[in-house]
Amino acid sequence: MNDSLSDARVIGIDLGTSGIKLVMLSADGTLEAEASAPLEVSRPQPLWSEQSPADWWAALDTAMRHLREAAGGARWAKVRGMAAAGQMHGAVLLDAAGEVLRPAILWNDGRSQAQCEALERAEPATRRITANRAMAGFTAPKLLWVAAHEPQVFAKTARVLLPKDWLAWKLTGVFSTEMSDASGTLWLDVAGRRWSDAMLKATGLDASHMPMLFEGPDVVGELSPACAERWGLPAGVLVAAGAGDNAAGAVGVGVVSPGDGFISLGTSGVVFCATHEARANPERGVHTFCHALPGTWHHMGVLLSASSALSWWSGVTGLAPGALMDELGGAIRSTRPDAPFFLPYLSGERTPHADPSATGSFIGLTHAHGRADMSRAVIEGVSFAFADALDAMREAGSRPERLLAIGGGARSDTWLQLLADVLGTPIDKPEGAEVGPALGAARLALMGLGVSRDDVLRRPAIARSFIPDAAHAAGLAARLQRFRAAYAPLRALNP
Ligand SMILES: Nc1ncnc2c1ncn2[C@@H]1O[C@H](COP(=O)(O)OP(=O)(O)O)[C@@H](O)[C@H]1O
Ligand SMILES: O=C(CO)[C@@H](O)[C@H](O)COP(=O)(O)O
Repeated sequence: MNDSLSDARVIGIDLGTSGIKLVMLSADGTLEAEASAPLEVSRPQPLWSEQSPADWWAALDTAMRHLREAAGGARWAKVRGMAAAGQMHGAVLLDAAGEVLRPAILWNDGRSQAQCEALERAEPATRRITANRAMAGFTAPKLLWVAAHEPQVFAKTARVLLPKDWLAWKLTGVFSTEMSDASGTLWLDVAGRRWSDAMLKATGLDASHMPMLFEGPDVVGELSPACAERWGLPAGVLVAAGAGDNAAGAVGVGVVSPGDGFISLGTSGVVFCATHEARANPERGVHTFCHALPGTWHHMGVLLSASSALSWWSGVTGLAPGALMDELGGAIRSTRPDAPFFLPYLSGERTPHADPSATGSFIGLTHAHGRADMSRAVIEGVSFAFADALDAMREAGSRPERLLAIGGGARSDTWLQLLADVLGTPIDKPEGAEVGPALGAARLALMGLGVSRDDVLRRPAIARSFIPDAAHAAGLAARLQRFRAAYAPLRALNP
């Protein structure tokens, strides 16, 4: 590392769904400060999920002030770089003057199923070009929905940005994105790592609506003087392109070589495996996306409600997620034959069902069951949904031998052991499990400053490993078959 870099600091931003998280790293990758600010999701109509970009900016502003306090003046003065990770797929529509035209439509918004079908009809090569099937959370169908239902907004749309790229534009004045997040738009030729004119045309757009494409560590611009002054940062801070939150989470825990994998227990649930090529399995809803580093790709299975199912149950019961898990304790492993089931499709599902209208259900309740049985069902149901997602990924050729666990749900050792038993895969809980994507963004910023990839991409220290327990796994495998059988008949009851 050259001398001028050795005392530099970088800031990593993670624009999550439930909040914005920031970290500061030293040039040797040490985590020196953290800060966060919460965010709310608005669900004004069934299937809708929206946030206001102005709220993201206000949360970033609050969190930057907290990070400055946590870091201290001497370190703050040495900030040389930053980068953002963020919730993927969201559509931020801007007019020609750069004004936001409507609330951002988020990754877990299910309104555009009809437009997914229309998109694949309009461009029959969609799955070949994009390596993915059209799913309602992705960006392109959202634009078709806007064209059909808000034509005046569509007509004024001059640019479409992804959530973290809107923040980057506010930070630098540059319209940019990078390969990992762009993969979730359905406008990217994922194998070729370039915009697809055919996919843009099928959505009524062209290349002028798209930001410039970068690789994750590339520098896209400098922090604007106005932002530097507002937060008391030095002039000339370089802003790197960053990554979608999952690719960034992978960089944060060093999951970059083919076969490396992680499981993310955030609002959404993700099983992620790095690959050396864009090998697709779109039929079962496997996401085949570019990774944040040039020449690499990854597979993902995505659950729309993972820890958010626990948060929902926490709201219903009035007990915090941690308290619910404590109440369960060891009971999570004693599978009663009459234990109820839970289908966790509270906001539809992507992998493997690709069904935004799927709903959640408790099944098999009797007078014998109480809160703890239902909490257990929620956690088990989300874990079974992870098993379905991993199965679809294995079909696509991704068979991770171990999984690192990240995201808010990874706070619970009880849940991680259950997941190891259900998936039949050892799970490693890294130190600092909760800062994955922000840490990954900060690492990309370090690479943007010129720190070598090998110096940056270290694997984390493991706080604890969870090894599958064969005796428990056998009972769970039988329950998983019954869980799988429940989706189709219950789906038939929905309008
Ligand atoms: N002790 C705990 N055990 C299990 N899950 C928890 C615990 N504390 C918080 N959570 C879950 O963590 C989730 C937030 O995770 P996070 O990774 O921050 O989400 P996101 O990045 O999507 O905003 C919440 O949905 C909550 O249910
Ligand atoms: O839609 C996806 C990935 O395809 C989600 O993973 C979002 O990127 C949201 O992430 P979190 O807010 O749960 O971290």
